[in-house]
Amino acid sequence: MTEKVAVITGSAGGLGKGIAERLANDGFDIVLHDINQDLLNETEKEFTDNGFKVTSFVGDVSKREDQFALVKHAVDTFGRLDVFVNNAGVEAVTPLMDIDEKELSKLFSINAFGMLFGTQAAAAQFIKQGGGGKIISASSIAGHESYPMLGTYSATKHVVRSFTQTASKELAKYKINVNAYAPGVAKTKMWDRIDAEMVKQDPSLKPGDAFAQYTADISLGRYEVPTDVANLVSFLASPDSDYITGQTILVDGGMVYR
Ligand SMILES: NC(=O)C1=CN([C@@H]2O[C@H](COP(=O)(O)OP(=O)(O)OC[C@H]3O[C@@H](n4cnc5c(N)ncnc54)[C@H](O)[C@@H]3O)[C@@H](O)[C@H]2O)C=CC1
Ligand SMILES: CC(=O)C(C)=O
Repeated sequence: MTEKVAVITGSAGGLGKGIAERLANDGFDIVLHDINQDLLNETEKEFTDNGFKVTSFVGDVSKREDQFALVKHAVDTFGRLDVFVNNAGVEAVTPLMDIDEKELSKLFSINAFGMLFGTQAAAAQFIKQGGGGKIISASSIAGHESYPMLGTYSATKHVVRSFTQTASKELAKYKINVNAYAPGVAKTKMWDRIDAEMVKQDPSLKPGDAFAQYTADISLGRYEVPTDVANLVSFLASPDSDYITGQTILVDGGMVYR
């Protein structure tokens, strides 16, 4: 294939890193991105050692100018952009009655505004190039169904699903596909933090209990790993998904049925 270029936000670790590895193995030149510079440097070195064509960029998805600078870095380095993955996200575990302005502002800035700004930056480049492109964003099972203690987080992941639909309708005329992935419960640093916070909030729980409760009823009988998510993103980044747009696809082993 002619060389294609993929940007993955929040890809120094967790699901984003798994997605970046898969797209690198699919043949994409990779632009790693994260707010955590040290982890990003380690991951870039790992990719280079593995023989992948890679560059990295430090930025904050909640800052619109950072997202446009990220796309500029991709184009300055590799000459074009084909796929933009809005993966970066953060969580909060808070009873509904305690949710405050600080939490709302932080989570909406990163998970919702960040996804919109990334979509705008990628779409502007795709329109300039004139050949279409793929925008793929991280929603969640919590973007289809809201959970106790995860109220703000769930709301932001519903926003991702909403902007995915709007963007897909507005950008279809430029041959830009806009879709989202909705993972279930994956054992990343995010779930380590969620479990620790749920234990703090409920003295009857011990470490690992919240994760065990959330994963107990998964139909396929195991928790999610980054490759489960990366397999779906690889498909959404490929020509095989050219006739799919505006969808937020569950990849949860059988947790939420829509
Ligand atoms: N882990 C899970 O079970 C699930 C995760 N998701 C979503 O998948 C995405 C990835 O999640 P995980 O890998 O589990 O999270 P994680 O916390 O393990 O990794 C997220 C990465 O994003 C980076 N990041 C955080 N804020 C940033 C910002 N403002 N700008 C740039 N980078 C930033 C972090 O430094 C980190 O490297 C998130 O959007 C999350 O909401 C959705 C459903 C389930
Ligand atoms: C982290 C996340 O999206 C859930 C609901 O597991």
